[in-house]
Amino acid sequence: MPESTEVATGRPRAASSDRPLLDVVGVSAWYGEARVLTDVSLDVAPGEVVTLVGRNGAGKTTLLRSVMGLHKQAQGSITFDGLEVTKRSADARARLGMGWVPDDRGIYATLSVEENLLLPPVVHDAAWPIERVYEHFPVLHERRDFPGTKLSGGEQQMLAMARVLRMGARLLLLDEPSEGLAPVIVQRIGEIIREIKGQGVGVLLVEQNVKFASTVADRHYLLAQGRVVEHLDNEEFQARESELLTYLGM
Ligand SMILES: Nc1ncnc2c1ncn2[C@@H]1O[C@H](COP(=O)(O)OP(=O)(O)OP(=O)(O)O)[C@@H](O)[C@H]1O
Repeated sequence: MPESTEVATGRPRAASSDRPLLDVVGVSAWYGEARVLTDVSLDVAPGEVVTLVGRNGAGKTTLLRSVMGLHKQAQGSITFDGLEVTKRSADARARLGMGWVPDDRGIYATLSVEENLLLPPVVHDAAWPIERVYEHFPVLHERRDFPGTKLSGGEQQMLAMARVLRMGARLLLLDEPSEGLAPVIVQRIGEIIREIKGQGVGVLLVEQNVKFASTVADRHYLLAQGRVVEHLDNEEFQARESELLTYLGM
């Protein structure tokens, strides 16, 4: 587990990361006149799982969308694998290996599982061959001829994650992957996230489920009113679990 250290800027980051896969510096964002993110900085190393935790409305989804280039009213600097991407479109970021998994999972209902997997283009040479996808997501192999509509919520979540890995994502941006899923399925999603991490893929996930977050993540950023108010390694996060649950109103 990486330990937090202070760098020259005073910004905490993972001790293990020589060069972060994702480096977010001083990001602010607005909806019209309303400022919802203020000077947010964070980083994710390859093979590291980092969560954004916070109350409803804290700005987690907006931050994830800003990182992906989907929220336009934002400023600050976003670097992916050493390349400044701040001015690049979401499509261009996807081609570099940033994988967006929205909370509605974005599955094409009328297409089969396999068609959902194969339809998006391979955008990076880190792309997982379909065989590797099926090895890590056996349920998708079993259901490969099923239409999207026939999948459970958990299967849809797995398909959405598998699809971006097949495209070549080296960083997954996951918006509440555990939302609305039964505990046993959440557990399976957690296992898959750990497998993905083992493949060197970085993961930044928005998560309200503190227990789940503590089983998958290396580090956590606590967001309140659009600012990072705490940066915790997982050990500290687990030690303060009940306090965090109270704070988050759970
Ligand atoms: N389309 C929008 N137009 C105006 N304000 C918005 C819009 N979407 C979100 N907001 C506001 O921006 C703030 C941050 O919202 P955001 O969805 O990023 O928070 P969140 O932490 O992801 O919360 P939740 O878990 O409820 O989605 C909130 O005050 C929200 O009301």
